Amino acid sequence: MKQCTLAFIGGGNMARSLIGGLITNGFAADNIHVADSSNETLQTLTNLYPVRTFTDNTAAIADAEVVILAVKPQQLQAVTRQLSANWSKDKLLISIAAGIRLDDISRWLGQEQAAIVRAMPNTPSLVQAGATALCANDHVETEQHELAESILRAVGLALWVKHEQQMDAVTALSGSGPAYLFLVMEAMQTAGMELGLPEETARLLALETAFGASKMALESDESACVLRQRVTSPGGTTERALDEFEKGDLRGLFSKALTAAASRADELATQLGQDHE
Ligand SMILES: NC(=O)C1=CN([C@@H]2O[C@H](COP(=O)(O)OP(=O)(O)OC[C@H]3O[C@@H](n4cnc5c(N)ncnc54)[C@H](OP(=O)(O)O)[C@@H]3O)[C@@H](O)[C@H]2O)C=CC1
Ligand SMILES: O=C(O)[C@@H]1CCC=N1
Repeated sequence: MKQCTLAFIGGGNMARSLIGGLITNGFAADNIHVADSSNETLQTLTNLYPVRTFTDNTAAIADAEVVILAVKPQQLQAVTRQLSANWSKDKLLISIAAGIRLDDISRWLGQEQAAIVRAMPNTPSLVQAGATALCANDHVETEQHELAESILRAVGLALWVKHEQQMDAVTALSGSGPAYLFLVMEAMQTAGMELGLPEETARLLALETAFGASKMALESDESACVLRQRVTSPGGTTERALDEFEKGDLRGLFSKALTAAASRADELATQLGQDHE
């Protein structure tokens, strides 16, 4: 993949997933700078990958072409303001923070012309099975578009959304999505154990079923609905289970859950988009 110097500000959960996926895909660890306020976090990272670590955010971005802000939304304003003094307009900034808007980041950076991309990845990036949506401001050049996309494509699916507003829906669907599916796996494992299966048997069957269904849906020309119907023999076992899901309004629950997540992203943007110096 195309190499560049890439600086992560924040070396927590999501940065770790992206870094692991990038290195496995041939990105040179030496070209990855990671800054974090916690020495322990940096140590954990260097135990896993030979990246270059920094406790000074400014030093980490000095010769970086791309800077990925991977701190919590609550820390984004302070971190961006801190970087503003040493920002040069040839750099590309990628924020992966939930909610926080392009215009707010640009204002905190103090540079109206700064090239900024918002990306919403997810943790399966660690195993090259991530799903990321991106959107850019008007100052991102074609080459920078390609660079941002190539970084995220190295760890899975990467696609662009037209309107920044859609990033809240993306966050609710695929950003947070792995957690919903892990919950489903946990619930299936527990239910299997309640029916008498040993823990490890229930765990393996639940996980492999989730993996197999996902792989099959991705590789098939048929919709998930048709694939579901093929498992569901009339008068059989699946039908009984699906009836219970419909009675419990599983679809309605997903709709409510994703709406709540998207609203939280919007709430974060409103609350944290206020300036504090
Ligand atoms: N986790 C996920 O699945 C996803 C997360 N995101 C987004 O990614 C971002 C990071 O999330 P996540 O990785 O889960 O969070 P983490 O808390 O795991 O990582 C953030 C890291 O940044 C460090 N940090 C805090 N302040 C600073 C600072 N001033 N300078 C440098 N480093 C600092 C934190 O250290 P300390 O802990 O000591 O404060 C922590 O190690 C968030 O904005 C989130 O919205 C996006 C998609 C998916
Ligand atoms: O829970 C969160 O806020 C972050 C954003 C998407 C996934 N994790």
